Amino acid sequence: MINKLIQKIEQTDAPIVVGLDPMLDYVPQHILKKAFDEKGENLEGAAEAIWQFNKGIVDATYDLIPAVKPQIAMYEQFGIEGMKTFKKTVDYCKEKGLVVIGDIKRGDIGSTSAAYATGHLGKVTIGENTFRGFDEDFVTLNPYMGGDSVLPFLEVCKEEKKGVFILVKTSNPSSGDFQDQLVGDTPLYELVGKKVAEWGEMHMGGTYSYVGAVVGATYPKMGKILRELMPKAYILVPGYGAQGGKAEDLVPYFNKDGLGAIVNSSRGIIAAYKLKAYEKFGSQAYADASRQAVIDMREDLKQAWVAAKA
Ligand SMILES: O=C(O)c1cc(=O)[nH]c(=O)n1[C@@H]1O[C@H](COP(=O)(O)O)[C@@H](O)[C@H]1O
Repeated sequence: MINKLIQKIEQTDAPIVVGLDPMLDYVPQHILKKAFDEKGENLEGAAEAIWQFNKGIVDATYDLIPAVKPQIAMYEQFGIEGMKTFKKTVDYCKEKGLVVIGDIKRGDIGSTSAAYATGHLGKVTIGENTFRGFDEDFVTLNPYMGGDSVLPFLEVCKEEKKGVFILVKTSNPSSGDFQDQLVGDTPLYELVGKKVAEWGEMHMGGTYSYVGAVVGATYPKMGKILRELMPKAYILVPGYGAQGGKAEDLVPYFNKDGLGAIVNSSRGIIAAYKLKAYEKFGSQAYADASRQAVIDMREDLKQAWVAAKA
């Protein structure tokens, strides 16, 4: 799957992930009204509204982008109905040829991680048959319970030719509370980065490993260090746009081959029509605003790369 991801990045010339993090506040009135009229103003109606909202965005952007990242909490808040929308979204994006990164941030004792890995990446055996649960292509992992919380995912990835992105240095303001603490002379995030590189060496998909890392766009100095520590890891970079990450800071997250990183934007794309720059689209054409935001993001990343190489 890492090779499919790279191929799609090259085809689209866009190292971009659209984060499908729908909040009801982002869903335009006309979609909300229809969903509530059909299903009621309840969990089912809300789940229907975010499904229709997502579908509009995917239809308007799928030809421009390699991948999407549905964030599971945004669906979980609507209970089982929300989880059905999560699954419908995963399946629909795959039908459209997109690589799907399930943002689940899991990690637990070995046996529990194995069950998560089965549910999100692998298959479960029931009687004589096997079934797939959510079936994303990649998932995000929180490695802070240690190696045995990660390895069950890597086993399933090997079998299924899928991949993971492991949190190394996160984009949020408090990420330094633990991740920047020194262990001896080395910050904890660097130790985790080295471990990701080590696991990655054992799980190569080609030039790049299918064990990737998450490094926030908001910490570019650390991004540069981590790029060097994990040369064969694909880096998923959240924090561009809404969290303040700038394209010019992201060049060092890429390798010299122009590959090695993929930048996520969620609110900046899916709720673009609410931003001043795209307000001319209006809420009826929210998906067109998202399309334009993807085009602008692609150009922004490209300009930053060209300027850095000049
Ligand atoms: O793993 C992630 O995707 C992630 C890691 C991180 O360090 N920071 C971070 O923002 N994220 C996710 O990336 C998305 C960022 O959303 P926006 O800030 O709206 O672009 C959300 O889905 C977050 O959960």
